[in-house]
Amino acid sequence: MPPTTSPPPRTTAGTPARRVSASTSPSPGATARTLISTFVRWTSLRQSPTDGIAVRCSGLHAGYDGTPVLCGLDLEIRGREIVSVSGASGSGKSTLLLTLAGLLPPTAGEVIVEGTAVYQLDADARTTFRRENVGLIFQFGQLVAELTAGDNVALPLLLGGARRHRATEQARAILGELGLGEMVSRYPHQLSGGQRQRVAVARALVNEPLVVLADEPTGSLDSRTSQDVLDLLCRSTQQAGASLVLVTHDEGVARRADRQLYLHDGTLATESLRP
Ligand SMILES: Nc1ncnc2c1ncn2[C@@H]1O[C@H](COP(=O)(O)OP(=O)(O)OP(=O)(O)O)[C@@H](O)[C@H]1O
Repeated sequence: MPPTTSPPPRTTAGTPARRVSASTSPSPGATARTLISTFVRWTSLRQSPTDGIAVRCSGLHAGYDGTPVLCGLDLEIRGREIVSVSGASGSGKSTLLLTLAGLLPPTAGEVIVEGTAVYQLDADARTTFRRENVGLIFQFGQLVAELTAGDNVALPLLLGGARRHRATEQARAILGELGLGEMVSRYPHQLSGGQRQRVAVARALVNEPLVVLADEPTGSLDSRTSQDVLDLLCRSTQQAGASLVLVTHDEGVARRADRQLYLHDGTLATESLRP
């Protein structure tokens, strides 16, 4: 029987693992350094589910208004694995990410994230599940223009019910960890494209997701900045113990993945494995 509410992550024994709740009260006088080390310690303790598969779909069909895009797609992503998805424009790469994110219900098949059948959850539970377990990054960052970098990163925590000062501290901590400590009070228009994408990485990771889904995360950047952002994304995602799905047109970006997949005719084929 699939769960009907958002479950905590599972340990290898199948028992609920401890989740660091965003709304936990901070210890008095906790510094950013303490928060970072707590984050690193906790993520190093996180364990993958029983079979080591973070995301699984089989026979997935999805599309728009009766027009099919994904046609019986099968996919398994292991815990901490980096997978790239390439394919011609219009082949359905973004559609796949939306479906994996719980934002586009499939017409057939199911998406299982860390043992949870995402589309068996009702809409509210699915939103909560996504907020707690999935990090999303888009090509142009999609930061909220009216909020500072710090507040953009704090936003997922606040939406999850965290207290304001706790969310602010956590946002500052992760921005500091990603080398963006001085950007905390800047608005998106005061940041470079690369800095905006780094803030988007911080925002995707602040809730300690199990899976990060990135749609052309470096597509709007020059090659040097793209490399830097990609390094940060891959390194920080792996340090956080999350899997990463990278949609990209760029061969160089795809080569950073452990496994390169190619979307064609609504299904996926393995292009190559990293040697
Ligand atoms: N909201 C929508 N409503 C109807 N059709 C859509 C919608 N979004 C995408 N499509 C169509 O679905 C197909 C797959 O689109 P999708 O954006 O997933 O492709 P993609 O591989 O990500 O393309 P690109 O590389 O150009 O970003 C396309 O034919 C597109 O026109």
